[in-house]
Amino acid sequence: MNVLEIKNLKVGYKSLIGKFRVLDDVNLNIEEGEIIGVVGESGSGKSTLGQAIIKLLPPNSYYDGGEILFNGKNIISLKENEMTDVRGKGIFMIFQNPLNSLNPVKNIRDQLLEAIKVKYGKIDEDKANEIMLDVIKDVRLPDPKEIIMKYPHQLSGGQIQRVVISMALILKPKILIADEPTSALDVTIQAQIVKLFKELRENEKMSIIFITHDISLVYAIADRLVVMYAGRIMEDGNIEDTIKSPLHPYTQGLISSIPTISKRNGELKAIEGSPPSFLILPAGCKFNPRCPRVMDICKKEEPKISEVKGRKVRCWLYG
Ligand SMILES: Nc1ncnc2c1ncn2[C@@H]1O[C@H](COP(=O)(O)OP(=O)(O)OP(=O)(O)O)[C@@H](O)[C@H]1O
Repeated sequence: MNVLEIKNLKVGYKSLIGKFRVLDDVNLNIEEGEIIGVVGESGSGKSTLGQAIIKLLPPNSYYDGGEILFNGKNIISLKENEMTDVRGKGIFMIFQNPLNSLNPVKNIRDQLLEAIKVKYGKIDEDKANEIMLDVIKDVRLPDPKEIIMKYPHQLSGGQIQRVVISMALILKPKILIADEPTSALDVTIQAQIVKLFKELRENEKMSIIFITHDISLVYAIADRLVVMYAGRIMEDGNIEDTIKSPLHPYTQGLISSIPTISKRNGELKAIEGSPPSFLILPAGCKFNPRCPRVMDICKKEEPKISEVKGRKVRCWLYG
């Protein structure tokens, strides 16, 4: 069963030099209990996609078309007061900059209490304290009783990240959007967070959209890999097949540029060039100027998504 259906989503930004569209023709369905890894180089539109889903885009952004269906309702046309019912228990986002998720003038205890009230309504204090200390321990924050009395500015980046993750553990949303949720964490704690996310999927049937640069991390957690480039989905398929035999030349490039122990003396190939500016996107396939397998048609016409062996790919090699 799909918990989220994104149809032909388009999102842009207004800047001093004009408007530019970032997300284009984004189609994505997410099933209950499914973990999706969204990868792509910096600037490919991953955070914009996450923020569009929870309707917390920056003020200079605009929806330019499409639908985001959650519980049968189009998020794009919901009013702000209707969105407050969706955010939290329905959809929760761990932002790339987790300070954005916390209130600077309230201590951690008060903020976790708010999340507990959103989830459980009225609740007695002992029970609330118990839930709070449990989640703080789950994310391996040291000295839970002391840490909850602190204010966000008194915590390190990694500690703030874990406080926000503990909010997600309290709220147990239907959909968790996690934008680089473990980037400031040590690998051992990263592994613990990945374990917690997997448990939430098992126990709560939570769906997770895991946004990251780190394909190895996605491989450890996701069922499906979604590859973005220049605001488009280039490939979308089950993680095992996509990592082992990527279809799109861009995905192939991303995967062969991952350093691994086995590649110590082997080839580590960077993708030549850099992603295009959204102000001057190339004609045709947006990856064509960097593509090792570019053909004439790639420079003229943008490919649509094709289905190949149950996977999706936007490339003329399969068109
Ligand atoms: N508030 C904004 N105003 C104007 N342009 C923006 C804004 N936020 C993002 N952009 C632009 O939108 C494009 C996509 O950015 P986005 O942050 O979604 O990419 P990303 O894939 O998440 O990148 P990263 O991996 O670096 O976080 C980039 O070109 C970025 O500069």
